[in-house]
Amino acid sequence: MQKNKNILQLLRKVFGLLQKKQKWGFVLVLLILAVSAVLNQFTPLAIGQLTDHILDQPGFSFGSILPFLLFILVVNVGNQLIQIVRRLIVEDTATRAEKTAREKAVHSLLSAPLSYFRQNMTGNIHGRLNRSLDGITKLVKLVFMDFAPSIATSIAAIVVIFSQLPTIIALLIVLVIPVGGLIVLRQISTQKGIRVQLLQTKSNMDGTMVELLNGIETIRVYDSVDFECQRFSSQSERLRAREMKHHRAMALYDGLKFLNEAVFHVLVIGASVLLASQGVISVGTILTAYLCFTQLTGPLRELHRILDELAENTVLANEYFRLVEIPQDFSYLPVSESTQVPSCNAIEIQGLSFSYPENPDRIILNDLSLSIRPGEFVGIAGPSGCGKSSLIKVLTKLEQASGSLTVGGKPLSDFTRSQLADLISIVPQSPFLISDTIYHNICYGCKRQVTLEEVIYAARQAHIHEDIEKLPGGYSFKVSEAGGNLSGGQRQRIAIARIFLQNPQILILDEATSALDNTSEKYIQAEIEKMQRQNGTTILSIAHRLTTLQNCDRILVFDQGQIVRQGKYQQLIDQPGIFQDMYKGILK
Ligand SMILES: Nc1ncnc2c1ncn2[C@@H]1O[C@H](COP(=O)(O)OP(=O)(O)OP(=O)(O)O)[C@@H](O)[C@H]1O
Repeated sequence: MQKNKNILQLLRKVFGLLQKKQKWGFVLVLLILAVSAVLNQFTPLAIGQLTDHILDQPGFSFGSILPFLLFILVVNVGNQLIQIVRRLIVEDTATRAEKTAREKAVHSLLSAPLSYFRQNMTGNIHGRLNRSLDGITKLVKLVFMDFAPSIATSIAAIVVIFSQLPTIIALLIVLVIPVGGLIVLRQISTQKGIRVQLLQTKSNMDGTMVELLNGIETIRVYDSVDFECQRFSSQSERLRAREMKHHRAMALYDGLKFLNEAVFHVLVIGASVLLASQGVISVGTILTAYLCFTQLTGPLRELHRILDELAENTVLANEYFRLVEIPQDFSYLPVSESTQVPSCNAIEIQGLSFSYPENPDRIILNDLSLSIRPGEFVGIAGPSGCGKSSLIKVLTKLEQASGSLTVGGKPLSDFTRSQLADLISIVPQSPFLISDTIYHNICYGCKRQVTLEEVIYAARQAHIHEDIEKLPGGYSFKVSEAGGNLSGGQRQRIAIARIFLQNPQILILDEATSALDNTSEKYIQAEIEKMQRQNGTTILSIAHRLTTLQNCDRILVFDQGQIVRQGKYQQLIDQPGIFQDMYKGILK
């Protein structure tokens, strides 16, 4: 009962992916089906009539059967034309449903909490998404294109069977349905678990595959191709063994279904011949009974296949809705306060504590308090793993911390994602480049229209213009995935060029110049300081290369999630402590 309810709920959700026009299309398809199902039944009736009333007539001429043959031809051609129209409607519905489903899934994934991506491998998510989308499309097609016609044709066949044949033969014919149904139900229930396992194993392999492709250079340098192939091969073997187990079971059930049909086939022929020999039915009725049986077993076989595929695609569709129903990240939840963005860019932090949701016992930021003036240039230093990047994640609302954090007097929790994007720009440790032109990479995230001149100006400020000019196509040069055809320093400078275009009120630099040579770093540093002076930009800069922080108004020294010291660059170097140790290279 619960199972049926779940399937109905699932089908309702799939139906929800269709637009109004497609729902009407569904009604049209049902009408077409009803017509088609009736037309399908004319052939056995016509053949029975032909045998009993035409062939028996004295002085039979071939001309007298021509109208019958023409009728059968018209009925069959008409039926095929109807099928083509139905197919086009169904394909249109399925492709539209897939488009809607894909868009919803992409939106859901891009708004999911970051912890979801730490718990699920990229390839795994991608593999599951693609397979489950296939499942949704197939489910739509099965329900629209296959399921209803088979049901309609089976019902029409049953009506004809009971109206045209003696009850005993009719009952014998339709008994093939419940027996076959029981076999299919057993097949579905025993195979569900293994289907879920197969899906998981395939997704895990997708995850491993993408992980390997991302590490291709390391794999080559470490010469670990054989090792990785072996690792992959054992996963593949487990998958193969599971698939074979599934196929063996499926073959067994197919055999049982075939046996069921074969037994009833023989029973129907035997019983009708017996009745004809006793004069209860005519010879033509034997033929009609035989054709009615095949008329029923055709769609019935289809129904068995459909029910099985329905079960398989239900597993995929459930997976799809799990992806679509991932709760939104906290930062997309509606904000409670006014939508006004403050004009001031001061940052106030009081009693801020933070742990990653996967590991709540490990405190990363510990009761942090801090005031940053508007337009202040603050450096952040500290040993690796002390929580510098985590603080930036909290500030950019990527992670949620307890305590108070306000920007321009307004709590961070009251900022929408869009407002924050207008306010804060970040150059992260590993810049995100899209596989598009240099021009589009520099414009990335900019909501206003940007001219090529502006992009060139920003690129000059980021000391990358000359490099771009040397690339084939210049600003039209196509960046490959993750910026694979650019150097680390070029990738960083493209990300830096973005901030000059965006001119943010708050700028966060997380190891933004770590891959740059000294000349480029100094040049960019000067441009950033110019921007700060002109626009009053508040800047937070994390750097391991301490000289990067030389011109900061203040440097905060972090250790184990707390600020242990703060001051100017020279002051901190002169004082014994973490900063001095880092300066001397004692501490990393
Ligand atoms: N998702 C996570 N779950 C649990 N702990 C995490 C997670 N991500 C990072 N950490 C831990 O949080 C701590 C702080 O990490 P963070 O990246 O903020 O350090 P950092 O000071 O920026 O280091 P680095 O200078 O090396 O970049 C580290 O010890 C790290 O192991």
